[in-house]
Amino acid sequence: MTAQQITFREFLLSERSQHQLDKDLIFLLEDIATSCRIISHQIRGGAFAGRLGATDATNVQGETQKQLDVIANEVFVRHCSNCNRVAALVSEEVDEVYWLKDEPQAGDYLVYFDPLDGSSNLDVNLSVGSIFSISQLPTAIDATDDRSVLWAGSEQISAGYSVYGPSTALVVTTGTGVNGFTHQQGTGEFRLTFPDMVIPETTSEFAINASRYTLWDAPVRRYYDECIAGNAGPRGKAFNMRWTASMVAEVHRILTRGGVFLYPKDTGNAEAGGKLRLMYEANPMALIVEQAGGAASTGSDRILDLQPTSHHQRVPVILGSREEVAVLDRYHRDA
Ligand SMILES: O=P(O)(O)OC[C@H]1O[C@](O)(COP(=O)(O)O)[C@@H](O)[C@@H]1O
Ligand SMILES: [Mg+2]
Ligand SMILES: [Mg+2]
Repeated sequence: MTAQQITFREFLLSERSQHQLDKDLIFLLEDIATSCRIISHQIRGGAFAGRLGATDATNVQGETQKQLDVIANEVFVRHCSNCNRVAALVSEEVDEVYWLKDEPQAGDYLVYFDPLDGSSNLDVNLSVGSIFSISQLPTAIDATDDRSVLWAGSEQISAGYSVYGPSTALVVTTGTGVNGFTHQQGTGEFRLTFPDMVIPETTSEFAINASRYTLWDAPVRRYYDECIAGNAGPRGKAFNMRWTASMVAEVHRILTRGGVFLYPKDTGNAEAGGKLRLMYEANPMALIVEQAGGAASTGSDRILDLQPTSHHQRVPVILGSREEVAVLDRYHRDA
């Protein structure tokens, strides 16, 4: 075994000695890794073919839930409830906050998760993932009020995602860089295969759902038009475009080779505030991206500085290589 192939547990223990990682946070992260391992197994299991289709149920966003959305949510709830420092869980799939403690104290954790991201990809056998975020309470809070979980992304002490692609990867930050682990078939361990992930500052690859072009605001249209104008356009370079319809897969590509991802506010989603959810999609990805040297913005504000107003709040998201995020921020300022 090389130094780069240490297990997730060994990695967390070395983080504990180097950066005083709380032992309860280690237990919680291991429980989350177990959740991802189980969900990966269920997605890959032939026995689950036929269980991927839509259920009759709708979630709080008014979207039809996939059976695996429901299953993945149950897996996360069960495992995250193991840690006796977890005060509350906030899931994309559940309307209310799930309180585990009656009197949450300073030092307790709040865990936010999107148990299955990109779930429209399930039926066509493309990459999906899970996203999580952990905040630590600086003070006691009121468990009778769901607004008590509305902490800004800058309060996160850890965030990560698992992508269920050709292999299953787990990418995690505990606030000191970003490290990626690959699930080993057979032993079931996650081993450190992508240490110290860094997003290149410059890129010529962008990701956006271009079918929404007519709905976009002027700054986003300007950016897109200039990218596709290529070498002859004002940017003077040829851009490549990707769209996987799974934020986890987009962010994983950006962490691996750079790029910028946009899901802006447009006239189709403006009333809701955007498409992606702040607490369990935008915030965790923003922390990961910043920890890897990239940037994450709404076009006008740093995502991690946003003060949430509801736990299912949606926001515009622009994240990835710093140079492109800066260009988009400038176009929004100039508009
Ligand atoms: O359907 P669109 O417009 O391509 O949107 C895709 C986006 O929606 C999401 O699938 C939303 O996530 P959920 O599957 O958790 O609802 C993102 O992963 C992705 O970036
Ligand atoms: Mg999602
Ligand atoms: Mg989801």
